[in-house]
Amino acid sequence: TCQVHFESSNWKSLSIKRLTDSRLHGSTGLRSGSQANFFPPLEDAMLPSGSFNNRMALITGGGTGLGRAMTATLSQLGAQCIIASRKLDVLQRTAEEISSQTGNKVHAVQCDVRDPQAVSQCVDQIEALTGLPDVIINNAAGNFVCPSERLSPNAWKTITDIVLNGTAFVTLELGKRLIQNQKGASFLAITTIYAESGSGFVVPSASAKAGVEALYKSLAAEWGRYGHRFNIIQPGPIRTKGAFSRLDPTGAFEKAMIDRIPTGRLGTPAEIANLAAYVSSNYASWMSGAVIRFDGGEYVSLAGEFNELRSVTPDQWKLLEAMIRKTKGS
Ligand SMILES: CCCCCCCCC/C=C/C=C/C(=O)SCCNC(=O)CCNC(=O)[C@H](O)C(C)(C)COP(=O)(O)OP(=O)(O)OC[C@H]1O[C@@H](n2cnc3c(N)ncnc32)[C@H](O)[C@@H]1OP(=O)(O)O
Ligand SMILES: NC(=O)C1=CN([C@@H]2O[C@H](COP(=O)(O)OP(=O)(O)OC[C@H]3O[C@@H](n4cnc5c(N)ncnc54)[C@H](OP(=O)(O)O)[C@@H]3O)[C@@H](O)[C@H]2O)C=CC1
Repeated sequence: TCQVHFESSNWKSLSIKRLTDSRLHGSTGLRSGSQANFFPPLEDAMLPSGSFNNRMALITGGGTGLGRAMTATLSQLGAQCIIASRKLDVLQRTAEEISSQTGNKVHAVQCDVRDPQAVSQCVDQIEALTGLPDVIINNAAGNFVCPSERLSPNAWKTITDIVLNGTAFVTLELGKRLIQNQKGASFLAITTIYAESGSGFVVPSASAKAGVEALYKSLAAEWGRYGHRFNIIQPGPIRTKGAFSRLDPTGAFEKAMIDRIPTGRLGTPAEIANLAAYVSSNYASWMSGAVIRFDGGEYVSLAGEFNELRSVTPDQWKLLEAMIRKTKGS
């Protein structure tokens, strides 16, 4: 494992070899704080089996990472899934693997969500394969860390096109057809905790994810009358090759990141898949317009000005308390 801490990092010593580590394919972080023992991740599907029988689910970016985990859980719970993204070979491999494990058909449909015409053709294909879906999970995204002064116009456009325009194209195309067919549906968007706070070094992603949240909250208000629910999950860090290879390519930031998570570990794909399944299920039929932060406590840990006091020892507290109590007046 990498011993490098960012504060003391000698950049020359960072080895990109780490990117090929098998850790990238595992579900939990190797490093974790001792408190992580209190918060073991459960990997089994949480909902009763058959919860998604006779239901069709579209998951964009369902061939890899978190989208793949969500597809596996929905399929296990009885859904017929359609996964859509650019790389048909990746989608087909995932679809076959999941179908053979669950016995439920997973369809692979090629689609670049940046292209509204491709999205419309993708929805034509879906209608022909399964009919319009009951569950839509907008999970596809693009991202990389980059100082904003180094971003080209096309870099900005690429990320905002995938994340904001892509989500809008998929949502509007399906929404219009569902409305025409008088069919209800659950829409879920996967954003991130920094959609709320903003974040340097991922500015196109932060801007686009904030836009996705505005889109989903707005449609929750407008399209309830058509039987449509809209919800948002903001994940904290969950190791996937797609995210970690673009956001922490050397692994130098991982320890600091885990240290600031109160539950002492990364999330796992299976955990977010369970939450996404619940939000998309009929058990959550009264949930709409919700923004669910799912991050082991990282957001509040980053936000509180005094949270660094966690490192003060009991002896140091005795000293501090004595000093504070001794103070008289202002
Ligand atoms: C501090 C430690 C953090 C550790 C992790 C913590 C995680 C917690 C929060 C996480 C949030 C995660 C959010 C996510 O969204 S993760 C999802 C990541 N997955 C992906 O990005 C998958 C898809 N990505 C891609 O396909 C590519 O990466 C892409 C670049 C987004 C798109 O590919 P493509 O269309 O082929 O585009 P290109 O032609 O390659 O590039 C387009 C323009 O962008 C410029 N560019 C590309 N890469 C970079 C870079 N690294 N830096 C600067 N600019 C870049 C490229 O040069 C093009 O511009 P042009 O040259 O002007 O034409
Ligand atoms: N992992 C994490 O820690 C976190 C992830 N997230 C979010 O979770 C979601 C999943 O990310 P994760 O699984 O980690 O990363 P991945 O890179 O594995 O997933 C991104 C998916 O998006 C698809 N995609 C990218 N561009 C397009 C496009 N133009 N059209 C269609 N599909 C596209 C990719 O497939 P293909 O290349 O075949 O097109 C890929 O399957 C994203 O929304 C991300 O922002 C949020 C916070 C934390």
